[in-house]
Amino acid sequence: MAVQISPSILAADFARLADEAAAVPNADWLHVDVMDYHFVPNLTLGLPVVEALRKATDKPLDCHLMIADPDRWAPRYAEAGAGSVTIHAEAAKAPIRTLREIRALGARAGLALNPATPVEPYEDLLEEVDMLLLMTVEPGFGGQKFLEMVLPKVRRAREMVSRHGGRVWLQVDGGIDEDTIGRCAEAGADVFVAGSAVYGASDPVEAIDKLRAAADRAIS
Ligand SMILES: O=C(CO)[C@@H](O)[C@H](O)COP(=O)(O)O
Ligand SMILES: [Fe+2]
Repeated sequence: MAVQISPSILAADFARLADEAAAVPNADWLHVDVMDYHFVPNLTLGLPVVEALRKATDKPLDCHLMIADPDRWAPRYAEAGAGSVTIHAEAAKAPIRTLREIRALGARAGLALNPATPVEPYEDLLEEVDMLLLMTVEPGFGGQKFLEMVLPKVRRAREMVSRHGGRVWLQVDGGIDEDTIGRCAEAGADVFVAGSAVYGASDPVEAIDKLRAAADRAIS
């Protein structure tokens, strides 16, 4: 599958979100990090902001829910118009039901794993998901250093996904820049979240082009 870039608005100016969304016309998605002070020690934004963003941009929203009760809230993000809703395996108590609800509401269903969570126990859930998100930092904050230790897991996840027909997208999130994106692409990731590397750059459009080119180079 072609490389996809999903800039994280966590690194954008929250007072100017509509402008920040418009600043990345060459992005495939807009990554929206929802944090609730419980699952992670940070608080960002929730449903009202996602609803407002939905009206402010045509870019599909890739909502990454770092919240304690995704079973309750994930379907609401799909109803709010998110194109993709990702729940954390560590937080969901009924992941199969929740993933099915997300899909039934017309969104892509994602399952996220923290760096220390093994991927193998989730092989049986692959039928229920459209995207696996492997965190390459501990969730909660932007601007952290990429965890190299996750790369072997990305490789194992790619093998798993291939065994199941290759339909499931493999996303990496955290510390993705022009250097680390190539290693992730080579290991098998195909959807790349980048916050600081895009919104911290003086030219976000150029930054996305460079990230995409680096990923393409690594797999060509
Ligand atoms: O989910 C998260 C953090 O928990 C990410 O989406 C970050 O927003 C990525 O930021 P960078 O590491 O690219 O700065
Ligand atoms: Fe994220």
